[in-house]
Parts: sequence; C-alpha cells; structure tokens
Amino acid sequence: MVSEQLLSAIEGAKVLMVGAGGIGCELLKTLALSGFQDIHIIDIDTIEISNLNRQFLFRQSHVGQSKAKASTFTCIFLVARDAVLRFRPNISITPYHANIKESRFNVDFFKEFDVVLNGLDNLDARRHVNRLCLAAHVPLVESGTTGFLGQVTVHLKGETECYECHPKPAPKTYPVCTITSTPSKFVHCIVWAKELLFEKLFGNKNQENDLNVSSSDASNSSEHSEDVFECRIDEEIEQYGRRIYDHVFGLNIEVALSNKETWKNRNKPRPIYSKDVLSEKLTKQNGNTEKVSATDDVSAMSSLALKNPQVVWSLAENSRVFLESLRLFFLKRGKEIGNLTFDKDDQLAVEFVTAAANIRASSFGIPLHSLFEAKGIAGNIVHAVASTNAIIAGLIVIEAIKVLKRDNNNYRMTYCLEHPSRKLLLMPVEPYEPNQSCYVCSETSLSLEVNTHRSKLRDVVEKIVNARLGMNFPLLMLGATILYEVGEDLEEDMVAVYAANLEKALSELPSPVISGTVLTVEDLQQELKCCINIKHREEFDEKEHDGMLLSRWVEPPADKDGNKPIGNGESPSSVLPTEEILEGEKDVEIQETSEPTEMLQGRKENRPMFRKESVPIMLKKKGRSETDDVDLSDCTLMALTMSWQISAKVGVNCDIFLVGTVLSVFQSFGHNFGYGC
Ligand SMILES: Nc1ncnc2c1ncn2[C@@H]1O[C@H](COP(=O)(O)OP(=O)(O)OP(=O)(O)O)[C@@H](O)[C@H]1O
Ligand SMILES: [Zn+2]
Repeated sequence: MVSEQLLSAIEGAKVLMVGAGGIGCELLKTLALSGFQDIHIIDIDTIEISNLNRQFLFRQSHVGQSKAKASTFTCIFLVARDAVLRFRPNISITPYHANIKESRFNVDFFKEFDVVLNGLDNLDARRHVNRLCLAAHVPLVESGTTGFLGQVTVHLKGETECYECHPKPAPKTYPVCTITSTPSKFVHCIVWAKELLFEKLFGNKNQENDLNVSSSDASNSSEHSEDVFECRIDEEIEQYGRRIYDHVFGLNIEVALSNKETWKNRNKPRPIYSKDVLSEKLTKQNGNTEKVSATDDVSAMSSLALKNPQVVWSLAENSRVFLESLRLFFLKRGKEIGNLTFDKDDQLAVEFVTAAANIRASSFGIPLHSLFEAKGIAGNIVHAVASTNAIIAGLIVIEAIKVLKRDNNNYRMTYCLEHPSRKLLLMPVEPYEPNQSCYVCSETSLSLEVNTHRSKLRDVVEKIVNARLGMNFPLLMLGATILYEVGEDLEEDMVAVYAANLEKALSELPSPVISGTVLTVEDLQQELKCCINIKHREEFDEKEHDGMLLSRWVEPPADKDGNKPIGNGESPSSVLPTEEILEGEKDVEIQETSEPTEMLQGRKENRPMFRKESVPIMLKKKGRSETDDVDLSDCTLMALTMSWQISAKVGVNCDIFLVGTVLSVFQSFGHNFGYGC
C-alpha cells in the first residue's frame, strides 16, 4: 500500500518532462495514473503520421499539431474519462511547444521543479538538460530506448554520476575509400547515396566535400571544364537525369576499374548505363506529371504506381525511381534545391536514396534492399517497440518516486535487455559515483593542443566550445579580458570587437592566447564554467584531430617545494602535464550513434544505446547488491502503465486490463525480471 506520506509527496511534486515522443507519451500517462498532479511538458516537435503507431496519446486528427499540447489534452481527457469510474482527478498539465534550449528555460525555471524526467532523442538536448539540472540542483531521471533495449539512469549532483561523466563513443564512420570506391555492404551504398550523391545534387554544392564524385571523369576530356552535376542550359530534365545516371553508375565505375591494383583481390564492379536498363522510350513514360499536383506528397513511387515499400525493386524499377525522383525534385521542389539535406521523413528523398543505393549495390554485386529496409538504414532506424517505451516509462516513474522519497540507497540505473542475461530481462545496477575528472560536474580543467599561430578564435569557438563542449551562450575570457561573448543584449561596438576577434589567430588576439595560458570558458545559461589550458602544437594529423586536440587536464604533481607550475601565461608548454584523451573512453555503458551502422542501429541521431558487455562492470556505490528486490508495487506500476495504454486505445475501463496485464506480465516473465516479481 502506498503510504499517506508518499502519496502527498507525489501529489505535491512539480515535475518537468522533456520530450513528448515515444517514451514521453507513456511517461505522461504513467505519471498521471500514479497520482502526480503538477506536470510540465516541453517538446519542440509537431506530430507526424509515423508517430501514431506507438505514441498512443496522438490521433490522426493531431497530425501537424504540437506534441506537448496534444499529449496534454488527450491525457487530461483520458484521465477524466477514467476518473468517472476510479477517482476524481486534480491534475494540471502545462505544455510548452518549445526547444528546451530556449533562454526562458534557465536555471531559475529548472529550480521550480522537484525532479526532471527526460524522454529525449538526441545528445545535444540531453547534455543541455543535464547541465541545467546540475546548476539548479534538481535530480534528473534520464532515459533512452532502441528497439527492445532501453535504460533509465538517475543523476543527482554530488551523489551519482552526471549524464556527461563518461563521454559517449564517437559515432561509427566508414573509410572514405570504402564509400567512394570499394563498397562491400549495402550500408556503404546508402552512405554514398545519401551523403555524396544526394548532397551533390540537392544540397549545398559549395560545402567542402572530400568525397567528390564529380571529378572522376578524367578520361572524358569534354567534361573537364564543366561541373557535370549542373543542369545545362536547354537541357531537358529527363536528359539531365540520364546524364547523371550514366555518369555516376557508368563512367565513374569505368574510371574506377581502370585502377587495376584496386581490383586484384576484389570482385570488379559492373558499369551500368541507363540505356542498358531502360529503353530510350521508357524515360518518356517515366512518371506522370499530371498526376502530381500538390508538392506535399510528391512521390516517385506513387507516380510510377509502385505500391509496396517492402518489396525489393528490380534494377529497372530502381532506375525508374531514380530518374523519376530526380525529375520530381527539379520539377516540384526546385526552390529547395541547394538547401536540402537527407531527412528520413522526406518520402521523395528516401525514394531517391533507396534507388541510387540499389543501383550502386547492383553494380558491386551487393544484394538489393526494399525501400522500407533502406529507409531504416539511412535514417538509423531501429523500429521502436511500444512495450519497451512503456516499461522504461514505468521505471522512470519508479526512480522519480525514490527521488521524491529521498530513498538514495535504492536508486538504480536499469537496463532493459533483449535476451535474458543471468536470467534477468531487467538489469538494475547501482548508480556510479560522480567521475572526479568530469568537466561538467567536477570542475576539472581541460587541455587544448592547438597551433596558436594558425588556428583562429573562430575555430576554437565553433569546433571546441560549441561542438565539443556543447555550450550555447559562451563567454571566453583570458584573465580579465573578454575575447568573445554571445548574448542577446550586447552593445554594438562589442559585437564588432568580438566579430573581429573571431577572425584572428589565437596568438594575435588583443590578449594573446599562447602556450601556457588558461582560457576560461563559461556558458551563462547552463551556468557551466571550465578552464582550458592551452598548449601550442606545431603539426597535427589534420584528419584525425581537426587541427586541435582536447583532453582532460591532469594536475601536474607539485615539485618538492610544493610549487605547482603554470598559471595564466606563466610557463611554457614543455611543463604541461600528461593528459588523458577525452574521446573514446572505455567502460561507457551508453553508446550514442549518429551515423548509419552495419545493423539497424540507433533509431535516431544520437540515440543512446545499451551496451550489454558493460553491465557486469559495476562500481558499487554503497556496497549493495545490484539485483536487490524492489517492492511489488513497482511491478504493478509497470503493468498498470501497459494496461492503461490498452484501455485508452480500445476505450474500456483499465481495471479489467490491469488484472490481465499483471497476470500476463507475471506469467510471461516469472522470475526473469531483475525485480523481485
Ligand atoms: N531540444 C529539444 N527540445 C524539446 N524537445 C525535444 C528536443 N529535442 C528532441 N525533442 C523531442 O524529444 C522527443 C523524442 O521522442 P522520440 O524519440 O519518440 O522521437 P520522435 O521524433 O517522436 O520519433 P521518431 O524519431 O522515431 O520519428 C521528440 O518528440 C522530440 O521532438
Ligand atoms: Zn559529470
């Protein structure tokens, strides 16, 4: 039974939920059912059709509406309906259709809450919330799912590790030559189609692109002086499409074949020309412009009457889709050309990428894939499992309740496994202690190796401060001099000074940033400050380090007189201590992916991924067992979350389902749950 004291803690709690997607919908419902009465929801997005299969608070009529608002209204409606039979609700849900990174959601805003619950899908927003929670001293319950896998972690300043205590491994990448010349897997063809060809045709043509597909035509002198990817004056779009087709699948392959060394131990690819696959006439029959009127649902599949996305198209069908989607982009979406980047929710883009990847795959003897499969790989999609989201939401609420009870001996990071491990499907682990060298929660200094004569302040701001440290409103200082600042109310002359500073080499700044100096970097919104010890380095392996190397700073040992070297600009680089590299650290239990990987990994950019092998590595916080039993009510709560979902969908009273679900959960998992069900 829930004690009066606990009930009043739950009822009196003010909760912030960030993200109203797959986990968020489940979470909102579970919070409402558990008696939480003051819930605030922030979500940046609007509802898409693809959300409806699992984000059960949304209906067809909600497509295009704010997720935060729609989930609020449906939840209140469902709670009210359920309450007629069960209890009188007194729930307040406050939606914000907004980005959590907006300046109004500052530390003071976070301080209003007793606990923050994340249901996000990207690293950037997660890091931001982590910092705000640390600054506001508000507990954070963090979560993520991917297919059958998921995890819930608890973060309390000073007590447990923060979300950033362990850097996430770098996303999986592929060697350039594999993508451009020697693909051996379908994913290589997808990367080529999506990041090279799509970008080249429809994206920003001026951007640096190492993998230049337009210059391999060395053998064809007539094409030397022009950009093959430009549509020629008076060239019909059908002709243009065929020319691109012949260039990338025919000529480029022939050029590649001329390098005999490459193919000594590999299967040679086969050049494919459009005339060999499609008759000249077919291009004319290719698609039907009249059929396509609205730009909203422009689709090569519908214009070619290809209905089933799960069927693998033949080479001829792929070739038609390729030409038709290219034609539709130029004909119907001409205004967007030059600014497009691949988006898995853009049907025409998915069609183009699927077709291009399949034609390339065919050339290299790689099995072809359906649009459905190709979309999964291109969009990094692992198909979401609604029950995983429901279980994770239940676990979030269980941890949130422990946080409210200040039951800090029982906080758990819980991993949802796909297959039983040690007879467990839910693996609870004691939270780690804060990492003493985490620059986010432990005030650790950083070290930056950089060529101070060549690198500009802009490089440091963009590549280090924004990209690596994840700061939004940074302030960079050397001693008492402000070198750069971002803010909404800056004086005009200061903006000009900072703009000029950005273009200066570090050593040429008004206060020179040289070896041995210490740069202070601060984000006023996140209330995060860290010191970066600068070390001049003449040469870099540019590809590897992007001209800069950021590391943890390890305090040098004091000399025998107890003096510690290095103050701001006092000593040369030679005395700088050894460093520990920030990236790619070991024992990271959550993996972030942002690139397509071999399997259908990472359903979303930067989606956290459970890494099973790390589970046994457990740093015990207070020497307790990692599989302590948890109150039976925890299991009931999870079962309740699922049953309510079903009842909400089918429109019957949840109690009937509750009994059934509790029983089925018990029967199907028995003792396999880590919890003592
Ligand atoms: N910076 C942010 N501020 C507010 N909400 C965010 C932010 N970043 C992501 N979100 C929200 O987090 C939610 C994550 O939910 P989920 O992972 O289910 O993604 P989805 O976009 O709904 O689904 P899918 O990616 O599978 O199509 C989304 O609704 C998204 O809008
Ligand atoms: Zn930390």
